[in-house]
Amino acid sequence: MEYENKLVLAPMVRVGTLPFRLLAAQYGADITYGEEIIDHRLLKCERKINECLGSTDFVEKGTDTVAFRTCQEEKDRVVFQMGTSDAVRALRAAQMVCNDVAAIDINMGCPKSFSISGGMGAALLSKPELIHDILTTLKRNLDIPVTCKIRLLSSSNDTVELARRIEKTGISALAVHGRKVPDRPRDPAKWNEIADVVAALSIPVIANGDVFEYDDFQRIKVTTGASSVMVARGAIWNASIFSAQGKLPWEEVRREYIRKSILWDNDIKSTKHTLKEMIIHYSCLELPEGRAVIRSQNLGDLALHFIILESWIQYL
Ligand SMILES: Cc1cc2nc3c(=O)[nH]c(=O)nc-3n(C[C@H](O)[C@H](O)[C@H](O)COP(=O)(O)O)c2cc1C
Repeated sequence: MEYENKLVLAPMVRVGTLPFRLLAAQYGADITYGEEIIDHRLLKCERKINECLGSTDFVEKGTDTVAFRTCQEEKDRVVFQMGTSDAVRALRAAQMVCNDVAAIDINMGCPKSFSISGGMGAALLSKPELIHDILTTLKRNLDIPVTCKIRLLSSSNDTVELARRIEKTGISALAVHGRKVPDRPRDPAKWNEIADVVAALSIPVIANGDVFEYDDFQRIKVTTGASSVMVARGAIWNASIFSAQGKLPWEEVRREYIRKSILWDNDIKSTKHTLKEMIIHYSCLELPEGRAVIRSQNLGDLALHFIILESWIQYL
């Protein structure tokens, strides 16, 4: 897979399941990351072909719980993002999925206590030897690209030094979220500090943070010098952000997302979470569309509520 000049859907827990990835790709995303899955969890799964849906599922053994679902259509662009703190375990997990995905990415930016206490996510940023161990082990033993996603360190010099060490492991690209570990999502992303990393490296850098409109793709590229851009919240709110023709009305995107969720039998919790994020941004959970999502117990309920809602709106 090539990493230059790409529009990238960011990894997002609870959001980045198969229907959302296909939605983003339909509107123009070139590369779509799956939600972070912890290596321990994948190792408890078995690979199953789902003849009914036409998908490949990684299902927790002895249960019906699908940890990761993918399909042939996205094979050349889907990135499996893993949470890990151990090279051997990461490799064992990566070997389970490597024939079904385009690349493996290691999450080195998650600041949540669950990740940090397990030595994963942003905890890795202060352990360059472990980073080296994980990335070189994956790189040596896998035939698909290996990448990682980091946050900024406390000084730009420190970030650049770490990025240079990471580049030496031979990975194919580095995604940089332009926020520091203590920063909150409302704090502005520091595009100038991403620029320092881009200037120091030869491998493609994927710039991430505060891209909310199609025009922002060009702005962040010019400011950082990166040729590829990754979007998270801007894509949840309206996945047609990737379209050069401009955003579609969010109701249309929401309808298409519900359709895809049903088609691919998405986890209801993931579908509800994603729809709630869209509704909170554009509307309100107390209005009929919000209440319809909250009340839905399963995908059938959701479909019914929205059919009724939409025919009611047409009637008005
Ligand atoms: C709902 C949600 C879930 C996220 N899950 C992940 C994840 O699984 N792995 C990861 O590396 N980053 C995750 N992130 C961080 C995003 O990938 C991204 O780095 C961050 O939101 C900044 O991009 P933005 O300004 O476009 O939102 C998540 C962000 C959001 C909003």
